[in-house]
Amino acid sequence: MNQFIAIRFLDILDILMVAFLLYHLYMLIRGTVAFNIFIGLFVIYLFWLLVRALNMELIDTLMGQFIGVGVLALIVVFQQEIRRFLLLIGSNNQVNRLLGMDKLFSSDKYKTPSNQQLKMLVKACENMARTYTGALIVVAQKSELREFVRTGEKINARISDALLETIFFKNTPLHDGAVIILGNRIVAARCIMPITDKHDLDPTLGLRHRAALGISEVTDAMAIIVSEEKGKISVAQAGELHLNISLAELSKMLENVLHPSDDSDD
Ligand SMILES: Nc1ncnc2c1ncn2[C@@H]1O[C@H](COP(=O)(O)OP(=O)(O)OP(=O)(O)O)[C@@H](O)[C@H]1O
Repeated sequence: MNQFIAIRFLDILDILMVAFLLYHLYMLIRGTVAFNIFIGLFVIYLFWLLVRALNMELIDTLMGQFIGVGVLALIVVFQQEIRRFLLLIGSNNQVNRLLGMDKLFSSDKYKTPSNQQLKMLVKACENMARTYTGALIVVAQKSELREFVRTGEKINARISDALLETIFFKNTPLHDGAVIILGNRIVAARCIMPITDKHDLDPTLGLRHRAALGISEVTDAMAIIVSEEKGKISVAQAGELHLNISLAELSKMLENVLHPSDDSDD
């Protein structure tokens, strides 16, 4: 009896780790089709346990074949979610600092934007919101978003409010799609972002918001949306949408991801 109830410290750690994993898995897939797929698979698994318990051999053998390749099937079906989960761990600042990876892999190619450039970025958003000019600005962090830069037009210019407003000015060839900012440079415009598959979003939110949320789910980038319809600013980060934020909030969020320097060089 004593043997049965003996709980070691490692068992508690084990349970806590499983709870942590399940919680993050739930946070990643809630509101997406993956959640429904997960429920579907869970029901099939329960059904399989039932037919095994009842010794229904034929159906047990058939389902056993299916369950046998279950792990491979799970990797294929949840490819996006597994990618997002690994990204969550890999781009975690604390984990990177702990392993010293931030120093090993940090690229010196792109300089930190200056305080003044950050202000220009906020000012461009303010002006575009005021004039109901739609915009999608994706601010890269660790992931340099190369595969997405490739989908657009390379620019590689210093961040400036005038340039951002010109790019998103209605009917210009570059206004469609997203601008990507890397360090202190506007690296590309007219880039195509992945669309989120979340289906519990406000139905009034269109493709611009869905593309912003999509890129924030598959990378560590922060996406700023200026709504053409409402003239409001929103931000997508780590798979969460922060709607209708103030300029002060935008500034603070940008400061957190860009860590601007005081010098005003390019
Ligand atoms: N996959 C994509 N990647 C980048 N930009 C996109 C993508 N799909 C659509 N867009 C941009 O979103 C615009 C369409 O926005 P839509 O009106 O559907 O969005 P919305 O979220 O309702 O925003 P708004 O409030 O500005 O209307 C397109 O003109 C294009 O510039």
